[in-house]
Amino acid sequence: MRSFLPYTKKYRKEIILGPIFKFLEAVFELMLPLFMAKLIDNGIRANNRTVTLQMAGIMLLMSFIGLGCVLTCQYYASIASQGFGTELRNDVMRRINRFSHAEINHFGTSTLITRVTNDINQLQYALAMLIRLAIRAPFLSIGSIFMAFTIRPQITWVFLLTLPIFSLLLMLIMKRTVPLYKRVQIKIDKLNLVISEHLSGVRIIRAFAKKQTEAAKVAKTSDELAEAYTRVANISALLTPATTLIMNSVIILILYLGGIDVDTGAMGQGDVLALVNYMTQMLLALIIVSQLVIVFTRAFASAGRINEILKTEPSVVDSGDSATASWQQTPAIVTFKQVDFRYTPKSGRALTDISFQLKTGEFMGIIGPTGSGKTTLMQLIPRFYDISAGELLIHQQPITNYSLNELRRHIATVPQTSVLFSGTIRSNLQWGKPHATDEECWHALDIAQCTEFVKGLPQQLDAPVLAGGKNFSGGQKQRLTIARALIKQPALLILDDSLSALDYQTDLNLRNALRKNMAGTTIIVISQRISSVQGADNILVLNDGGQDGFASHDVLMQTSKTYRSIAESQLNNKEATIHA
Ligand SMILES: Nc1ncnc2c1ncn2[C@@H]1O[C@H](COP(=O)(O)OP(=O)(O)OP(=O)(O)O)[C@@H](O)[C@H]1O
Repeated sequence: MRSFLPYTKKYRKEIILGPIFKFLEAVFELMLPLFMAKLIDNGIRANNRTVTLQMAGIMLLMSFIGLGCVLTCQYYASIASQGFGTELRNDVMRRINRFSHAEINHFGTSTLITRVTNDINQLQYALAMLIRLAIRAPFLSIGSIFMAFTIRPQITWVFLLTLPIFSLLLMLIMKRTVPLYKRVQIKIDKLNLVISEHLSGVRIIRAFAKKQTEAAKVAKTSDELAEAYTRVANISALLTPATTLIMNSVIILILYLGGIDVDTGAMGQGDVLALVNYMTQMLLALIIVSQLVIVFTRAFASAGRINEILKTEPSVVDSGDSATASWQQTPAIVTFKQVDFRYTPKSGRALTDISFQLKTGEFMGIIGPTGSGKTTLMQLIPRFYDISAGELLIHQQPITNYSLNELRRHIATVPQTSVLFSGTIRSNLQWGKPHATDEECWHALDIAQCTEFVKGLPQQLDAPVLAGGKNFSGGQKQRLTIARALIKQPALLILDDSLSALDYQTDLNLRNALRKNMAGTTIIVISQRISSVQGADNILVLNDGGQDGFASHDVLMQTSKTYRSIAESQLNNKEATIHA
């Protein structure tokens, strides 16, 4: 919890003043029964109108001042907790943004979402409760006993006896509920994961007619959460009747003992009512203390989960300002020297002994069977992961000498799965280059073979794009993501199987347009199609994470068994007759 203190720094004033106002309100609340006793005994019973009005006036005034104090405290609590939550959330998001793909894989997207939303909300709520109730509740319980003592010391033992009995009851209930609340948190995480998988894969689920199976999975997880909640709620529900039982019993006892004292003239009737009031205040304050314990237990669990994110160091360390390399063009843009790569220290090698050099301005192809390591290799170049062994040079400098910003400014990657963001075609293109002009947008769309279908849309560049680009076909999405990369005018463009959804003719047109219009750009095309890489200056052939050739098509046909078998299986195919 201490690690969260810096996020409260800006709100010190609110965090100090809030409880002070709440404390004042509690003082007024403690005083009220005293004035009520005077109103009854010295005013109403004595038939003294002046005292009655005076006491009623004082009580009214105190209630209004108390209200003012509550509102002020509430205001400070909102400002501090919301501000704290926002700062923490921003910091957590900054940390997540620094994560490499390895840490994102390790946590998983759904738990990251739960932590950024639900867990931070728990902490926010705990801070608000701390400001509003953490001082007030214990003060009211102890203050009630003290005030009862000032009224009738002989009856204080009832209060002193009730306190441990009630505390024992609370402890028993909390001992059962606190671990259950932790379980609830885990179940919420699981439900989020299942629902997010269900929603993001809704089309596949329907295509495979798995609606019922998946719905049953969601229902089962939901039932588990409901069951965990119900167990905790059932136990917590004991608190109210048990409190009422204790409260009513001790009130009867106070009325009985008070009645005797009233008979003997040792106490007034108003005093008895004041004692009853103090007993109610004490027990209600104790219930609030118990709820606070639950709020803080949940907040502790959330704090642990947030801390896990904040303490995770990204495995790809950004040199940032201490970077020694700036992008200076040399004849060799990318050099791999005996590179090995493992996704985790314990997993096997996804790439083994990869060595090749990509010359600036060249067009390189990467081909290999599925799972051979093509995407893995491509992800090393913008440093989404760090290599495990060997050397990776960019313009003849170790890749780690560049800041991530500098590196990624000059490299554009178009991943296998096309990701578009909700907005318009223009706003998506401007991801590649902020403030790109219409002319630049159309030029990029033209190279990416999008002009025809974008011109066909009523709003053209301002045509809406739904989340995930769901209102475009697979091929259109691929071309739009390529246009977004092109508008950046990158020094190195990597297309990872990004032409797979295009028909052969569009694929060819796109590659020709790229060569014609992006002369200064070095291009890497990863593809399963021989026709997409056949015209490349050099083609890297991968097989099971290893390198099985790096040469031109003609040379590889002679030297690489893997390449030859892929080529022969495809070039016999009629479709493959259209090639570069
Ligand atoms: N995030 C990951 N964590 C662990 N292993 C991974 C991860 N991503 C890929 N792999 C493994 O690395 C190997 C290479 O995968 P990669 O995606 O690079 O293959 P690929 O050649 O691009 O395949 P495809 O043509 O099917 O896209 C596979 O065995 C795969 O299981």
